[in-house]
Amino acid sequence: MSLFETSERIDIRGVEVLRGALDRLAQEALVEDLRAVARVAPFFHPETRRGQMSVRMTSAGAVGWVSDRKGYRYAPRHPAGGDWPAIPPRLTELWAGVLPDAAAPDTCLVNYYGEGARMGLHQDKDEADLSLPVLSLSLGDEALFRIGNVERGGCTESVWLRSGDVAILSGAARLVHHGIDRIRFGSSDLLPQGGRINVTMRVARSGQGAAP
Ligand SMILES: O=C(O)CCC(=O)C(=O)O
Ligand SMILES: [Fe+2]
Repeated sequence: MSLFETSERIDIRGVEVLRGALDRLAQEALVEDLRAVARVAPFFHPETRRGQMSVRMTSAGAVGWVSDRKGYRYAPRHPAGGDWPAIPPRLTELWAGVLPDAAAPDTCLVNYYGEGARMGLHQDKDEADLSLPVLSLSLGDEALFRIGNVERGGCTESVWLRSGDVAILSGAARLVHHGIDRIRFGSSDLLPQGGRINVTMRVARSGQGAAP
């Protein structure tokens, strides 16, 4: 798989976007890998204290992100029971290619955005060591990604993420607020039914990222 077709690196408020990091063949291969993940660990609509999220989610890895009325957390099992499948090797290769110095990820969250789905501004802070990076990959329809600040409020900037783009939240930008305002449903033909898949890999548990 050719990982670095990257034509452009864009920095938005410290978040690095690698435009076109994955070519079409690599994207198609990953969609197949993610279908296999979803066969073992089906997508579910997470509940939050504020109601149901519009995004559907599943995970791969030793732990997966779950949310219900008790709150958010990383859990060793799918909400319907069963272990999460392993992170597909092509995804761990992507991580190692982009972040050669980082410890291997132990979780891979897969978000599916159908028509009208969005994700409100939030910080990724459920991981034990918040100094370790988050790698996010976009597949399918374009999405309007909004990036704010570490503190709540203040100005924000937005960028359209396209299929094959990778975004990295690391360093001073690890804890910036971010979200997806909307997708352009039907803008990509990668997923036959349309929509967008976002994959985020992280090191969730403590000790995983400790220096040797
Ligand atoms: O869909 C995206 O690009 C962002 C996803 C995200 O922020 C998350 O899963 O924490
Ligand atoms: Fe996030």
